[in-house]
Amino acid sequence: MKFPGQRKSKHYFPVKNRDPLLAQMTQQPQRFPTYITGIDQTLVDIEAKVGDELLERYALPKGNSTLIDDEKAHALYSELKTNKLVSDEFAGGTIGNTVHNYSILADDRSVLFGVMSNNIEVGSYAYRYLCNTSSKVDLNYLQPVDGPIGRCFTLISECGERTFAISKGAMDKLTPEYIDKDIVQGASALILTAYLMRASDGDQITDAALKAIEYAKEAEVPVVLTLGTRFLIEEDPSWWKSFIKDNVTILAMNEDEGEALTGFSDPLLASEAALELCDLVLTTAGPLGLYMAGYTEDSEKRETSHTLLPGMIPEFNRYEFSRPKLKAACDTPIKVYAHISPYMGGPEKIRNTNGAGDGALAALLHDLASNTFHKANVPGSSKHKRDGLCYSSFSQVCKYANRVAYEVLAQHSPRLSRGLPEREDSLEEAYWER
Ligand SMILES: Nc1ncnc2c1ncn2[C@@H]1O[C@H](COP(=O)(O)OP(=O)(O)OP(=O)(O)O)[C@@H](O)[C@H]1O
Ligand SMILES: Nc1nc2c(ncn2[C@@H]2O[C@H](CO)[C@@H](O)[C@H]2O)c(=O)[nH]1
Repeated sequence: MKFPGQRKSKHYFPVKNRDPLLAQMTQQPQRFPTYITGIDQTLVDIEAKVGDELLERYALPKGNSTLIDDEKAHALYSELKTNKLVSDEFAGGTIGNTVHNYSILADDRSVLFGVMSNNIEVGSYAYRYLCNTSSKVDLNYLQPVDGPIGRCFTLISECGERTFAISKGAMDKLTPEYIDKDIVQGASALILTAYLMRASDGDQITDAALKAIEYAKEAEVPVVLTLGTRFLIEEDPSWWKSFIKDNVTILAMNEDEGEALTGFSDPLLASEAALELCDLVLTTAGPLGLYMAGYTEDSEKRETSHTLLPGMIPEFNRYEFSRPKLKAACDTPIKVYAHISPYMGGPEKIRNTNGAGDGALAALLHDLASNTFHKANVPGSSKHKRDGLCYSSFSQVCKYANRVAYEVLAQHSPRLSRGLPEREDSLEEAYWER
């Protein structure tokens, strides 16, 4: 496990400052392995820049992720290829992206549940998926299926908006028997997407996800849900609210999905409302940056040294130096909020916004898994006297998530090809010498 490390301003990450008592021990305890698990629809993204006219012709609502039948997929693919509109083909899937990015950042293991074609030809989509996935993502638990994996036409409009058209292939064929109970229960977190809840035609991926949730809850493994697209949530916000309340520990969403869920267009108010349903919320808001909302114990709250920010909740970031906790782990829970503007104002040239939110979530998961790792390997640390959900403060996790999102924006693929630089070029030497 590589630790998230030092970021742009001072923080209390005691990477080098081991607990003074434990430091006396020359013999380190045996390393305890840490990993996260995720379930996804195995998908390859086929990216193309298109005009709105094409979206209308194929009846694809702008910004949505729509399932399309084989006939439409064939016509769309032929049209994109004939007109040489396909710019890139990458492994995708919102959870596949997230666990891949986690493994790149942590330089550590994650386990992906999903399907994979039984027969794979060199150059096929299944082949590409495997080639574009980090070797630290454990693919040994994938369910073999007859037929191709899914294709996600990622259609980018002039204005930068992305519209997904999904040709599902066998991506929803995952069955509950392929969810390994021990693996789920031994993980630091289980990561799911709202898309898993829309299986149809007898496909069982929804049941597989529910089974995994049952296992995770039994072992108190945090369940993390990312909302996918506002269209899915808008269909039945009350159903999603009770689903989240019953099952989810950490919720990740963008501001549109937040509005669909809570009715609040303001991302801070949406985060606050979502916090009534779960323990921790990460809300990305495009060029506005990102917000976190969560709980901490009143007696452990830590006041920020940053400027207090105005917003729908005045001075909402006052306790952003606190560490997130499960609400149930607090005697007197208080709500804590944090915000950060895009790292360095955003990259000079945004190559692709696809996956920036997935990247931000991967950073949060890295911090969370670092906490499990630290707790297991340095159990006597004062840090773990009271159970925290993350290793770092709200403020620090925001910085990290924001930095990772920036990296995704500055490259073409939604998946990181390498970790973050150990030292940021933008920071003066003196910062690193402290
Ligand atoms: N135009 C932009 N300028 C600067 N930063 C941006 C911009 N768009 C996104 N970001 C950064 O990327 C983060 C995530 O972006 P966004 O809110 O678009 O995610 P998303 O819609 O969930 O993405 P996806 O679903 O593709 O993963 C933001 O919180 C911000 O830090
Ligand atoms: N699992 C899953 N991912 C999707 C779906 N639609 C779009 N995405 C992914 O969302 C990612 C961006 O967050 C892209 O890389 C897409 O592959 C879907 O229906 N299911």
